[in-house]
Amino acid sequence: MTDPAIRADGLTKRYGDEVAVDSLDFAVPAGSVYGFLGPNGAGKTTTMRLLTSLTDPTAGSGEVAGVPVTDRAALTPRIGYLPADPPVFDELTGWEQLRHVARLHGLGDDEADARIESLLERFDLLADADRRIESYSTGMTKKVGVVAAMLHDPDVLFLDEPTSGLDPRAARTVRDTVADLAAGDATVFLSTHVLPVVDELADTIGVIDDGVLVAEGDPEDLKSTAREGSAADLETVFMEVTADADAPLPDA
Ligand SMILES: Nc1ncnc2c1ncn2[C@@H]1O[C@H](COP(=O)(O)OP(=O)(O)OP(=O)(O)O)[C@@H](O)[C@H]1O
Repeated sequence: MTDPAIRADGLTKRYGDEVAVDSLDFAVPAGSVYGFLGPNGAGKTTTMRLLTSLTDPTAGSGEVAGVPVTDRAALTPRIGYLPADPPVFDELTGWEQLRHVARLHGLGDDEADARIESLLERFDLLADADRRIESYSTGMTKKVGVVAAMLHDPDVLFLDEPTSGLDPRAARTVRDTVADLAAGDATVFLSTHVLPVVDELADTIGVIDDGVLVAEGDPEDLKSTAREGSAADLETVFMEVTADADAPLPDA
């Protein structure tokens, strides 16, 4: 059996007395899509920051593409990360921003230009590539972030809300791109509140609540564990597994 592309072993992050991520254990096979769900403040972003070496674990360990998550220098070339608000330089054009990202990854200019052109075309941004990002809409800036995350053809891609702010056509392109990547060898860790996106794309879904992984399984299996059985949708599963133990379930 091949090693998982992402592995968390007791991965924990505390901020003072607050436990943001509490002893997470999971493994994501290479070439699959892992949908990561959870209520606001559940620990999704912190988990992605741990797995992308942007913050160190307080306890436990993680490995991505066979590299310990504490080895930032070795990990960076192997991963791409789209944060919820992609970091961009407003004064650069879209093309310049992506050239800058490509150079950080050590791509040669010719190779970078070919990749940038093809990805911008896919995301329908080529005609605006020479405009400054300060003049872009939210969705256009998001597209730059999406392209930047996949520019160096990473083994593992972490996407935080990749379709938010995108029009339906662009959102479709992102979903198709994620499916294409996973149909190759890439692994995608996808965090979103848009449940139909996860339902469509994820091979496995993990639900985090209050820092704890409260449910995990393939979408159909998770639905069949809901109280109403296999007729349940993902929203019902989400409501059930993240319900406060003391609070009544909605419509219960
Ligand atoms: N730098 C920080 N310092 C202190 N507490 C933090 C820090 N970052 C996150 N937290 C806390 O950790 C918990 C998890 O936050 P996180 O941002 O990971 O949640 P999330 O699931 O991504 O939420 P959302 O869906 O709202 O984006 C929250 O209680 C948050 O307040």
